[in-house]
Amino acid sequence: MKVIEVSNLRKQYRDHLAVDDVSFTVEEGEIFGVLGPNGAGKTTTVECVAGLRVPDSGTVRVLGGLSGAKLKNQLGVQLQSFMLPGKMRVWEALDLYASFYRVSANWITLLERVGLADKRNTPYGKLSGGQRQRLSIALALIGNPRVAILDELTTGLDPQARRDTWELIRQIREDGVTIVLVTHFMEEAERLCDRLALIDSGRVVAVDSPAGLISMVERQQTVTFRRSRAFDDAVLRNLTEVTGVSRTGEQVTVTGTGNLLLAITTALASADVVPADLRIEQATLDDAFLSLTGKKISA
Ligand SMILES: Nc1ncnc2c1ncn2[C@@H]1O[C@H](COP(=O)(O)OP(=O)(O)OP(=O)(O)O)[C@@H](O)[C@H]1O
Repeated sequence: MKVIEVSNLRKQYRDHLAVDDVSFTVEEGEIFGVLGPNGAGKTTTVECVAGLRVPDSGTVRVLGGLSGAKLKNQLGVQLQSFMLPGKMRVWEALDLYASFYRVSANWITLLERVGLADKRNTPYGKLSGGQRQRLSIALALIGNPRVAILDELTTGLDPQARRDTWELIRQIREDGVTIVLVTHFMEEAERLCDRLALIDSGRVVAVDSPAGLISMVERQQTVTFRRSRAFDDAVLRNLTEVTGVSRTGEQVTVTGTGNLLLAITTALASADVVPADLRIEQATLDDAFLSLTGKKISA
């Protein structure tokens, strides 16, 4: 079942076209990523989906066409600009947000869920970056939504806090919540998302699974290793899978297609060469983005 349907969305700020004909759908139960560089129009797009901005044209249907209070009750939103007064205690924030809903989640359970049970009396200003992000997730979930939109959730977090947040998002999905995740981190999108929309300059350039997007550029692979002893390059060059062989000192770099790694290791074994530090370089989402747009996501 489609829980979000966005068709031909367009939004202009004065003379700047931020979102230009964006269309995608989000299926129930998936983690759907909106990935693109800074300023690509991701936040504007999800703000239109959440009913927080009115698009100039195009349509957004959430859960079959909910709007107003019904939409608010089913859609949890965590925005990039999220901030609370520094003196507000964690429990006060949850209590306040719970009062916005007719039926709300048990916030004590929710606090345990996001790992903040021992911080319930801590003022917001004294929480770490990761704790603030986890609180913002708890607040997005307080109305027991069926869909949660999380915008740049892990920006500014250290690698461990980021991984903890990813785990939390996976658990929330296990509970049946559909998640729309806005990010400009490729690794986050690659590890967490079932499908993604790649957005550049207000336009969707592709929608697919991370593996599907990467496979668009994966035709050429690179294998590197250190050779144990001298050998004739022809051993590798003559393989049908190999398109190029180059050397820097003892380091050998082989490019090619198909089952390149197997072809190389088999040929080297027959030539009695033991490859050390054997590595295969996989294409990344950044490579996919580069081949689709001519630029990199990461600056
Ligand atoms: N309220 C606004 N008024 C004018 N321009 C805006 C406004 N909000 C966003 N923009 C501009 O619209 C473009 C898209 O912004 P948006 O925040 O949607 O992008 P984004 O992909 O979410 O980027 P980021 O990751 O940096 O937040 C940017 O060029 C931004 O400067």
